[in-house]
Amino acid sequence: MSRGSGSPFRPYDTSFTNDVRKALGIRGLMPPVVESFELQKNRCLEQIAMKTTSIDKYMYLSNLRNTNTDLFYRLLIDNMREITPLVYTPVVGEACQKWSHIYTQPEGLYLSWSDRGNLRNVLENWPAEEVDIVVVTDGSRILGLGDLGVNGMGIPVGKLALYVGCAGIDPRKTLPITIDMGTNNEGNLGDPMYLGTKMHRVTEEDELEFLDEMMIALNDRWPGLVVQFEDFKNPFPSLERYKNTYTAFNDDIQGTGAVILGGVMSGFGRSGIPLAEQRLVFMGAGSAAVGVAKQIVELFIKNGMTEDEARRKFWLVDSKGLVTNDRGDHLAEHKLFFSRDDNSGQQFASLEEVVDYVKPTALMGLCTTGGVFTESIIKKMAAMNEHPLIFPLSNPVHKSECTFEQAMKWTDGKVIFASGSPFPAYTHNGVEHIPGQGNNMYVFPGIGLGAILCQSTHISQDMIYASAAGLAKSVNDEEKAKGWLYPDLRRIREVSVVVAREVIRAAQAGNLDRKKNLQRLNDAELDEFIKKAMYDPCEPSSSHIASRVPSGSSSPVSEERGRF
Ligand SMILES: NC(=O)C1=CN([C@@H]2O[C@H](COP(=O)(O)OP(=O)(O)OC[C@H]3O[C@@H](n4cnc5c(N)ncnc54)[C@H](OP(=O)(O)O)[C@@H]3O)[C@@H](O)[C@H]2O)C=CC1
Ligand SMILES: CC(=O)C(=O)O
Ligand SMILES: [Mg+2]
Repeated sequence: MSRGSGSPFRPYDTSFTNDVRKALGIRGLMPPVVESFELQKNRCLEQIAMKTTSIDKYMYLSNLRNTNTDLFYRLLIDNMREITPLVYTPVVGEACQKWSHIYTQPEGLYLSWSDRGNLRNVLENWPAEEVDIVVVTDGSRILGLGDLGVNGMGIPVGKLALYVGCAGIDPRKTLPITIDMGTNNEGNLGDPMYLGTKMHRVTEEDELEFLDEMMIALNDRWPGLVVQFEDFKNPFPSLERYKNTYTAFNDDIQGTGAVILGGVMSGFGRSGIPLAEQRLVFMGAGSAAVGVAKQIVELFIKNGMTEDEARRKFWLVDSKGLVTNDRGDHLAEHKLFFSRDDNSGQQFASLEEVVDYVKPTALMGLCTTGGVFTESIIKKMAAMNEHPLIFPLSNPVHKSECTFEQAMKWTDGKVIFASGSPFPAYTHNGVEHIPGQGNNMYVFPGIGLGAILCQSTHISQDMIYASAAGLAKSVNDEEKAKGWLYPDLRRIREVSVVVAREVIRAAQAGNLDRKKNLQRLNDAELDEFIKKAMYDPCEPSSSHIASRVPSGSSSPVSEERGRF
């Protein structure tokens, strides 16, 4: 029996039938009316609407998730477009910034530097018998908000809520982890309420040693579980170290790479420009930018280019300007592959200079800096291209390189657009346009679901590529006709089935699947298997409740009280 990101009990739940109330000995502990999920959801929506700040809505929803897990997930699944921004980007960003001040209850596992050598024992404290998936952060680069230390816990909690809502992972088998390696955020260090250890960050080498111990301990307690690394400032060393040893992947490099690859597969077609003529400028040369660029390189190679031809289609700009071999600084390892050598000694310090020089067909923003896609730059993109591809992908909203409204106005509606955080619809020339959301939430839930169901030994590059192809396939004719790059978020569970299926097929092709009997299923049968495995919260029946009551316990209400 577990609590974790979801309590299996529904104390005082007004949807309990009279039989259930009698069987549990809880008659009278709640109002007499037996309610449907529908009514309960409507009350929740009313209560959310009464809250005047986003953070109040976030706290309300966190409390609901912890006290009435099934209702929370029904609400999320049935109101995906409205609730996702409240539990994920953008509001989760603000929640993380305020985490130590809004904290009310434990929602994940904190592994501290002082626990090193003892991590296996600390894991024993996690109350769930089974865990299928972990999302872990060290809080060092939370969205585009920098080092938030343990306040970053909102991210693993939020990502796992989407695993459950978008892909039907059992909430009782999810584990959010924040490793507390110290923080270099002086605001946190000076904050009396900061909930992490008040010390500067340990070295990268020390952190890697700590992660080694954590990975061994996790796989010892829950063999073969999936581990998603999230929002690490330098995620490359851990990805290289664990990708061939454990069932692990990095969402910011690989998940983001896949979701944007899925979007450009559709976007390049809409732009009408052949792949060979595409020229992509990236503002940002960090983990997400390099992850995205490398995935698109793979697309180019699959379409006949050599690796060298493919990498030359990219110009990456970091905080010092265009990344070139002769810029005079020491380039981080991950930038070398895309570093330019054709600049004839010329250096370009600003994005606008790079745009003038490259004349790109596409502009990707992954630089954590709001507003850098200026009116002048976007107008140049529109002058150079019939349909410029402009993706401001940094999160949360105020870090977005431009807004949807700006991109639409400054290109006179010609833009092919996707952003990391959601933007409202915009009406141009009397037609309402809905912006695409190029966020890894379209793929990571399906990647995790696929890996869990086929019990894959690793998460290979082919599985990541397959997730992007699955996403691109999921855009239906109606969505294509509207010019959308991504499917309607309200269909995300259908999309996750396709993504999971493609991920499983790629695992099978690479002989990484341990659950071999799925190989016998055709695609329709495999989809059915996946759908049946997905958690789908339903109204409680007597048997449903009985299966959740531990033997010897007469009432889950009294049993549950005082836990944690
Ligand atoms: N839409 C999505 O699904 C996702 C979005 N993201 C977003 O992408 C952003 C970047 O994440 P990530 O790559 O992991 O972060 P990193 O810290 O690894 O990289 C940030 C990059 O931006 C560069 N940069 C920072 N400020 C500027 C500036 N003013 N001008 C030009 N370049 C600048 C940095 O330069 P330098 O190298 O010189 O320091 C670095 O290359 C975040 O906002 C994150 O929220 C991330 C993952 C998924
Ligand atoms: C979406 C995401 O993973 C990020 O912004 O880091
Ligand atoms: Mg992230």
